[in-house]
Amino acid sequence: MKAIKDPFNRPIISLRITITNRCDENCIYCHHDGMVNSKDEMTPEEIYKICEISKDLGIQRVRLSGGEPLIRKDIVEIIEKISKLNFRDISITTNGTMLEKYAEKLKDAGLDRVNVSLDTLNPETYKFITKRDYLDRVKRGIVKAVEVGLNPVKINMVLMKGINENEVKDMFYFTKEYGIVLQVIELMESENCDDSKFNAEYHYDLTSLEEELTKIADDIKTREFMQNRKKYFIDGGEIELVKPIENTNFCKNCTRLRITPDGKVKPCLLRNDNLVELLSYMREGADDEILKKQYIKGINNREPYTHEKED
Ligand SMILES: Nc1nc2c(ncn2[C@@H]2O[C@H](COP(=O)(O)OP(=O)(O)OP(=O)(O)O)[C@@H](O)[C@H]2O)c(=O)[nH]1
Ligand code: SF4
Ligand code: SF4
Repeated sequence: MKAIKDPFNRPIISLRITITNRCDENCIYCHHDGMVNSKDEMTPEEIYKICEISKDLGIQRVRLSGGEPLIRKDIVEIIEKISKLNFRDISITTNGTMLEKYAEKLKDAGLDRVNVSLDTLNPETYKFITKRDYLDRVKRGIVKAVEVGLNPVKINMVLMKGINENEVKDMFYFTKEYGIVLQVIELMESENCDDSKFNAEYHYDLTSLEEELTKIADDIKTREFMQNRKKYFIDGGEIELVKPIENTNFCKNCTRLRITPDGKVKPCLLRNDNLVELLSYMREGADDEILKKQYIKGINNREPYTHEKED
């Protein structure tokens, strides 16, 4: 089926499901992906059902995230089930602490690729950011993911003023060595946690980095259906900038819908005031038609978080 468009003419082609809020790290900037806390997680069957409906409604790509998705003991079973639906792409965003153990099993189960959150290669800075001493484990996990053929492997690096803003070069060399894509991410505020003080202290504007990369890149591409993000190809390596702040093109080209860990359709990462119930309907025995109506209600609630400014 052709992708459904939201009221702002954005086709909805990708789905991100937060399968848990639990995590084994405690990062200083964590907003648990914009979620309120929930202990009620969906079963593999329920996740499958949501994916089945999504496929019927034109979704092509599915990503599982958290919290930390690999903390779920049934993560391999979940991937096995979803992979039966033949999406174009199934991916996971993980902190990597358990990746060494799971990479091969996940690949065999049908996982295509993985994004690993890693902001620094400095052990002390890593401890400061995550409150854990897992850097070596994470690095081993990343190498393992490359070895078993998850492709591409990406590193998500959130830049923070006074913490790691000078480490992009080091991280780039590390990623280049292993054929990994480096995604450099601007620190974002979220609506449901009061982190404005934190943001004021640590927010680092990526504009100067963007200018520098534009000067030195051998080639630059734009990801049209992925928030118009820019990709910079440098000396055989690849850097992508995730720069949502004061960037109206970012939201204008957002094609991603989300599902919360308690099974609600979430139209935008940064909002919690327009969620639509899905799982509760499913648990009450609603048929596919009703579930699809709920899903489409979620799509219809979508609006760009950052609008273009009017003159
Ligand atoms: N504002 C905003 N930021 C997002 C969105 N999706 C991802 N991000 C940011 O991008 C980071 C990386 O997200 P991932 O889910 O790992 O992957 P991705 O980069 O979005 O997706 P791929 O490039 O397809 O792998 C997140 O931690 C967010 O900071 C979104 O829909 N809106
Ligand atoms: S690894 Fe992710 S979910 Fe876990 S604390 Fe850090 S940012 Fe939050
Ligand atoms: S902030 Fe909302 S609308 Fe903007 S890119 Fe993120 S999810 Fe999409």
